[in-house]
Amino acid sequence: MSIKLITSTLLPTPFAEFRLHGFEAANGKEHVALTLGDITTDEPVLARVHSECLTGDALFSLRCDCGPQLEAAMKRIAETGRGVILYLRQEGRGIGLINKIRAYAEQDKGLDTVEANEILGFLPDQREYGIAAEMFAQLGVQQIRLLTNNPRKLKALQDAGVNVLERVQHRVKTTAHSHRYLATKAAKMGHME
Ligand SMILES: Nc1nc2c(ncn2[C@@H]2O[C@H](COP(=O)(O)OP(=O)(O)OP(=O)(O)O)[C@@H](O)[C@H]2O)c(=O)[nH]1
Ligand SMILES: [Zn+2]
Repeated sequence: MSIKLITSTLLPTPFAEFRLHGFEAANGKEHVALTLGDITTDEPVLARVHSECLTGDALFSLRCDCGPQLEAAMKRIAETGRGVILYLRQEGRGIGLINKIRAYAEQDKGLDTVEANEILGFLPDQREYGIAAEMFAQLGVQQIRLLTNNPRKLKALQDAGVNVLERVQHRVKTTAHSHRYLATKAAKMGHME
């Protein structure tokens, strides 16, 4: 087992009172899950697998759509009364925070998000989803309806053994700043409408 559920607590938020579950991976990385309602029945669970984005999730960056996507997922799950968000600490599509800042600096000079990763010696997307499958299993989730526009994430989760019954579109508003980023993801990374 490469990840272990360590402890859980309540997490009141403006949207709902979630449960917060802390996981520790074999490599020492800490990840969390937010859950609402009974997610262990065989009824498909509305789920989001969110990748850490400190700038978007916590610092209100308009360069990407991560913060609004996280908030929208929490709201949708609150409205549904049942669901799960895995918050994976795979900052910068897996290259880490400092390297993401380097990649942003390259984008300031005119490169797009894919070219910036490549010039720094990384793949466009270095994330892995094996731990997500283990986290779902340990939370007792049997099958999910996945909130995403990313086909690679959908396939990677299915390949890792997650039973994804349906893909649910998860678009938020584009800003003047995030427009090019989202256009590049659609053109070069296959992101769906
Ligand atoms: N390397 C790099 N990472 C970025 C950049 N902008 C955002 N990220 C990271 O990208 C991740 C979010 O990935 P996205 O491709 O926006 O969305 P996704 O999670 O793959 O797809 P959705 O499920 O549709 O939201 C987070 O880890 C962000 O930190 C960038 O320009 N360069
Ligand atoms: Zn982001």
